[in-house]
Amino acid sequence: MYICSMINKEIQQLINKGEMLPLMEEFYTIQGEGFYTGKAAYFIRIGGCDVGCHWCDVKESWNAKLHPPTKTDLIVKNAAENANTVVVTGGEPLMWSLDYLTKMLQKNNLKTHIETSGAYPLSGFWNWICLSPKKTKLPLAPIYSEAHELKMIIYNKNDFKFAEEQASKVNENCELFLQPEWSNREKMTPLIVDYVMKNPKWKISLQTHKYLNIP
Ligand SMILES: C[S@@+](CC[C@H](N)C(=O)[O-])C[C@H]1O[C@@H](n2cnc3c(N)ncnc32)[C@H](O)[C@@H]1O
Ligand SMILES: Nc1nc2[nH]cc(C(=O)O)c2c(=O)[nH]1
Ligand code: SF4
Ligand SMILES: [Mg+2]
Repeated sequence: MYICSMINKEIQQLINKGEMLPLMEEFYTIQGEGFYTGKAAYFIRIGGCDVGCHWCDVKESWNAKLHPPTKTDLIVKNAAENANTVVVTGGEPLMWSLDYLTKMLQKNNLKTHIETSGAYPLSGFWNWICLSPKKTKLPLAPIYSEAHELKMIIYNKNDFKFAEEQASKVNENCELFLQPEWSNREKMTPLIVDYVMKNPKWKISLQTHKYLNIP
């Protein structure tokens, strides 16, 4: 029991430093969404999220305790052997300190991209930040000026208004995307098409990996 709690404490300290992370899965695939759609990328999915989107397509990620603490050096090694671009996602990856992970990825000449709700403090060194705000836990203020891409999920008609509110907060160079919520895509996709033609500052983003049947 005593040894166990000593090991747990050490693991917790490594997690606090970002030298270990609760890894859910890692896979090499093609970015299916947003600005970099079509680009090969190595995905690192870190467990843990309490934002609570009822339509979340990775609910298995939510409980961080189900995902084993993994040495960040090992994650970096696997990524560097495979790809030139890494997408860090989750879960909500900003629940964890990502400075060490991204420093090591960039040291290995990998481009670092993140998918985040922005609900936790921004850490890490990023070549691309995709911010996807959620009503249940809004982004913290500092990330709006840092985001390269705003990707709003459209589940119902009210979400267009929320999308515009969030777009008013990002920087003027930020790329703007509307993405249909997957289970409601047949209903919402035509409305998004119409909206984008009327409001051409927006682009449509589809979850193309789901159409391609790839991870
Ligand atoms: C699973 S989340 C993980 C990263 C982070 N928690 C976030 O929400 O940005 C990755 C991306 O998938 C989007 N997403 C999640 N569930 C979706 C669904 N059912 N339909 C469309 N997009 C979805 C999120 O908005 C986010 O842009
Ligand atoms: N191919 C592919 N592209 C993605 N873009 C964002 C994803 C995510 O879950 O964060 C994702 C994903 O899970 N698969
Ligand atoms: S913030 Fe991201 S991971 Fe968390 S519930 Fe929402 S979509 Fe899922
Ligand atoms: Mg996904």
